[in-house]
Amino acid sequence: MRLSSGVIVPKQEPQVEPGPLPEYSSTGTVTLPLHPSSSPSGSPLSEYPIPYSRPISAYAINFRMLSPCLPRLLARAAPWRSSPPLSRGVTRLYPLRLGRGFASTQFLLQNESSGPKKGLPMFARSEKLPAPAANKPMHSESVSKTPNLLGEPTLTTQEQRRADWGIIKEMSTYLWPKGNLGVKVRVGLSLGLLVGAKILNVQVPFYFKTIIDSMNVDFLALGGTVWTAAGSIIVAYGLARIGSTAFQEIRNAVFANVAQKAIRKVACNVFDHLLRLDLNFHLTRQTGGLSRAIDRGTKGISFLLTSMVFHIFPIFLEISMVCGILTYKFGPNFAAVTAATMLAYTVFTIKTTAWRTKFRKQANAADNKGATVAVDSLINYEAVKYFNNEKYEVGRYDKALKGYESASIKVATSLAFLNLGQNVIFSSALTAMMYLACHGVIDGNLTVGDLVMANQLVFQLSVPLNFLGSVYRELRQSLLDMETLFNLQKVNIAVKDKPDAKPLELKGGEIRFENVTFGYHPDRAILKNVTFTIPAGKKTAIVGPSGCGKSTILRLLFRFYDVQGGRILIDGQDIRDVTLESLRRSIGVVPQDTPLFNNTIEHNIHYGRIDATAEQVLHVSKRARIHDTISTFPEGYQTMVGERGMMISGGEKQRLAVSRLLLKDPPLLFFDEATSALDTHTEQALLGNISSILKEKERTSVFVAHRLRTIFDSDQIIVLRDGSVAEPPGTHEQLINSGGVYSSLWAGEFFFPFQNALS
Ligand SMILES: Nc1ncnc2c1ncn2[C@@H]1O[C@H](COP(=O)(O)OP(=O)(O)OP(=O)(O)O)[C@@H](O)[C@H]1O
Ligand SMILES: N[C@@H](CCC(=O)N[C@@H](CS)C(=O)NCC(=O)O)C(=O)O
Repeated sequence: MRLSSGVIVPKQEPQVEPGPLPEYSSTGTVTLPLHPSSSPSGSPLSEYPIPYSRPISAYAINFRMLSPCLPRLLARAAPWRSSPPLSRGVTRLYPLRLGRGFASTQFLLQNESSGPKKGLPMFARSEKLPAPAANKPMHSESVSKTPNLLGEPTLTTQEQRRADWGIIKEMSTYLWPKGNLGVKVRVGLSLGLLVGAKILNVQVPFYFKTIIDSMNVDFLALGGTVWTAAGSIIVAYGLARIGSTAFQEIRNAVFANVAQKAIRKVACNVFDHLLRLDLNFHLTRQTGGLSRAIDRGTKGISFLLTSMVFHIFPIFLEISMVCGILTYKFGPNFAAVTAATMLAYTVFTIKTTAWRTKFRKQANAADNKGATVAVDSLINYEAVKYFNNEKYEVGRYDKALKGYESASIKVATSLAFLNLGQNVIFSSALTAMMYLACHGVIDGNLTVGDLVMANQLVFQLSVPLNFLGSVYRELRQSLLDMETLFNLQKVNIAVKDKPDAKPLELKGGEIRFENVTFGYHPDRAILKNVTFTIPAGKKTAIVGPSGCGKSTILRLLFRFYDVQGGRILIDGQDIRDVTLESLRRSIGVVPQDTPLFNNTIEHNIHYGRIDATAEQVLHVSKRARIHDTISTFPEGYQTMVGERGMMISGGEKQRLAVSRLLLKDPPLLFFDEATSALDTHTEQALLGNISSILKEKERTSVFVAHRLRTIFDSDQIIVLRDGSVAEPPGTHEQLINSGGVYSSLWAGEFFFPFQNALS
């Protein structure tokens, strides 16, 4: 078993090509083999190509779904094939989890060379399926209700209706945005095209009637050709059909711009807001869940906008037109039958769909569970083997599958009931209509053409109505997803600029903690009335046992959190009075756990200052003593570091973090155990370099360290213990001579190195 670049490859399966997934394709086509009868819109395709144009992260692909039915069709088809390969050799995909509508779909990846039964499919480890609970609304106020099994809050019907209307109202601002004439013109044009398409559509039965009536003469006796009898009407019939479809398609094209703009705007607003939220918010959320909430919410917007404009509104328009025409042409009886039928059909569909939605939710939850179990087991393949727990894992997977099986059976049987009920209602209406029309023909009030026309007019309604239940269900789900998304935007930002905040004015860089009290939880203080000064331009070390609050000092200084008592001053300015931007620009951090992007080494160093030149990047990596190591990598600076830097060693990660900091070149520097993963030789060399840089520029620097050997040359050492400063700060010599806590820590480092390390 070998782990490489986020892909688990089983050792005993040589036919599975080992090696990394170096890059994921960002555009291409996935071809889905379909049975002709199951293709969307019934087109006789045996292969259904789906273009994708978003980056493929591991095994999630976002497709533009063409029909709300597509997910169901996709679930049936396996394997899918992708072109170009998603990564080296990976062209077959096995659907694992299917999203809805405009879907994000997750796969098992399979090498072209290895069949599904031959070996364990290659797995990308980066994108663990988020737990279902990840879809909870994030707003604390809105989560006041007990979440249900699926992690969704249970609101009362009234509250839900109010929330739904709120969202529809909010969305209408995207359809008719103030001061944006372009969008308004597009929406107006789409509506015009929609009405045009429907008018043409209802013309078709009229032409049909005229053609039938004109055929209903004795041609043998009267003579004449097709052209003289009905030529122009036949042409008009064809043109009306083509025109209706053309209008519909142009409308789709015109409206796509409006929907996509709205999606982009909302997604960007939410993303921007998420980046502003506090560390605390992010530490308590599953990142996968957040990105899924954005993903589903934005798909919800697309579905809501398009289904309103393309489905709901057109159906009502068409029903009203048909009722109007029937009343006008054949009298109120026909219209009454149609109106009553539509009402019964709609009520039956909505009620039945609402009832059966719970089965689909159960099936989805079981499906998610199954996928999570499968992915988790396969990602942790080594752990399964270490403890011989294959049977246990299969048992867990089977349990989830059993849940899915029983829920899916309920979905299928309730669908049969829904379809049957809809058909009974619709066919009864058509039969009644036929009876009335035949009566009319026998009475001589109607022609045979009229009979056909009435039938055709009503029959045409059956096409959009056949999906009413699905559209209703998707619409409700979209509203819930959007609620989650919009609630994210409402989460309050705890740490923000004061209205009159000024930029930080640095005059040397003295940092002072004055009677600072802070705790992450109200009942556990981490810092208790702490006071100390970090002098400008000097090297200060903070030492103390693990968990005493050393890193917390940095988080407070960086204003990830605000203090609960006392104040923090930089050059005499309370950090709460200065702008966050200027404060954070002035502080550079090498954190304990270096956050790296899943990108190249170069990108990660460059991140320190986006506008730095390639030479500057090279220069800082030399100073951070990482250049020589990078040069030994086959792909040099273009080496991918993997998710959170998993593909490079801890020491390399730390040196990357140092070079990134050197590129940022801030006046205040904070090193939190920055060299803990290095061997003594590299550590000494790197610390030497850092010291010379600090001396060159007279930077204020703070080193948090466990290994006292790395900081004994500091200008000042602060010893923390139990949330307080344990003894007056001083230099190494002063503290050793005073014989306090530091001197015993120092003694421990040499006489009981392990005990000290474990403290
Ligand atoms: N976000 C958080 N929420 C709740 N408690 C936290 C949070 N972050 C840290 N803590 C707790 O606060 C205490 C101080 O944490 P801190 O990271 O400042 O310790 P430290 O002195 O830097 O430890 P170490 O030397 O092990 O890195 C620890 O007990 C830790 O568990
Ligand atoms: N006539 C029904 C069903 C229409 C239908 O077949 N819908 C497709 C999706 S577009 C489907 O897969 N339905 C599965 C289901 O509802 O369980 C309705 O109005 O909802």
